[in-house]
Amino acid sequence: MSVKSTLPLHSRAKELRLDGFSLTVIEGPGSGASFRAEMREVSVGTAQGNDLVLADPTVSRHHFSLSATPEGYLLKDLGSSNGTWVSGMRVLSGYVEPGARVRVGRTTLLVDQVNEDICEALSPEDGFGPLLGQSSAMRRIFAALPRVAQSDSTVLLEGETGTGKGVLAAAIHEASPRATGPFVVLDCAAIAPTLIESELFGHVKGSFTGAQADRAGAFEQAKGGTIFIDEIGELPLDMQPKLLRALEERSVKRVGGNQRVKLDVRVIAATNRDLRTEVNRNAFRADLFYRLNVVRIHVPPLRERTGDIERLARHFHADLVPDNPIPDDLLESLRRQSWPGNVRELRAAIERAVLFNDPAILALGNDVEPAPGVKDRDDDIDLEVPFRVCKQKASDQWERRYVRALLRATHDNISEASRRVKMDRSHLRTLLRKYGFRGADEGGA
Ligand SMILES: Nc1ncnc2c1ncn2[C@@H]1O[C@H](COP(=O)(O)OP(=O)(O)OP(=O)(O)O)[C@@H](O)[C@H]1O
Repeated sequence: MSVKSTLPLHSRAKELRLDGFSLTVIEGPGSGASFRAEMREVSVGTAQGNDLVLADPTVSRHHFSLSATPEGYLLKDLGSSNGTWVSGMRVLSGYVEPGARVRVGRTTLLVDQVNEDICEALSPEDGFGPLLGQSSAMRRIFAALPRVAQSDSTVLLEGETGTGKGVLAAAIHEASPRATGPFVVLDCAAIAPTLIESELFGHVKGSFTGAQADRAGAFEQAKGGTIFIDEIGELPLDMQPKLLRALEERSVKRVGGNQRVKLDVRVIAATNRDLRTEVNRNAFRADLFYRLNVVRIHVPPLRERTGDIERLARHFHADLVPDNPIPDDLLESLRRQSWPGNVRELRAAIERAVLFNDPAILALGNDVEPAPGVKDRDDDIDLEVPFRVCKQKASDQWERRYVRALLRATHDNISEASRRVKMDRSHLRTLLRKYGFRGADEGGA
């Protein structure tokens, strides 16, 4: 797949063009039906909300999705019951070529490239409110946000933990006509299932033990503003029809109350799961999913937009050390990590690097001093263990982190590593063995 050249705007592209594709049913019920993708992602299944709806009862409600990406056509099984098959292999997630035949249930579909490109606008900005990013993945989201913010549509944010869904929700609210109204956050994962109803909709005095006074729930508190329902995938099944009703009627009833109160509230929900998969396994109601899935924004993990690391790192570092730019070595070391905890983890790592001079993060040779007023950590000192043992343990831990940072900084090139820190090569080898590291490349010594 090619990403076609785009018009430069201040030296950056203003749109992303991806190879268009079509899906044609070549075997099974509905044979001959064809669907041409107009957006990046197409979902296929038997449920009505899919882009391509199949009539085959052996196909799952949300069976698979196919997306045009700069790397190729990405096929993802959405937790179907009998799998998505290409060339006799079951595929959970993988790239397929034009001409690929995808088998789902008793249906076979042909993936074909079409002449019309899929065109996506990219924002010329590398941020939206507090949300930063210069990757095309983020600028594509930024391009859509002004319109999303101006509308009152329900938004569903999807993405791994720490990708910035909370910041994004707040940014949408801030840019919306509701900005002067409240922004109320309710995290379904942080509330005991028995209390969720009262937290969402409020309660009247005496409706349950502990309900000592009438209390407004998050919906009522968000009146005139936005409610952000985080981790919506954790919402217990028995609560889902109640939330659906609140969304449809824009009204709530307090626990123990008998009146429904009409409310003007905008809803933004977030999840780190694919709710389509949850619908397939009956853990999430399909009707609620469709009601939430009006505007869907997928925030990609940081490892899929490594181009954002530098922008974010400079920002977080400048927050902590406004007078010094981030050291190049630190940046280099940050760029090479995979960040399973995404932006949250990146920020925490920079804080640790700056505050504690952590050599696992700080690449060698930078001279960031601990911030003034910051106390050294002593929570790893065990006074029950003899001094000598404790010191040896700490020294080993530090040595291991040092070697790890050195290997990262030199891309496992042992010759370069030993030159760089003026360590004898045989000693470095001893340390590699001691800590179980493998120097992949000797480099030109
Ligand atoms: N694009 C971004 N620009 C600036 N800061 C960001 C960005 N993305 C995330 N952050 C920062 O990373 C941290 C985590 O972000 P946030 O809480 O919004 O993630 P999340 O996706 O909602 O995580 P979770 O699913 O665990 O709730 C926040 O401190 C936020 O400031």
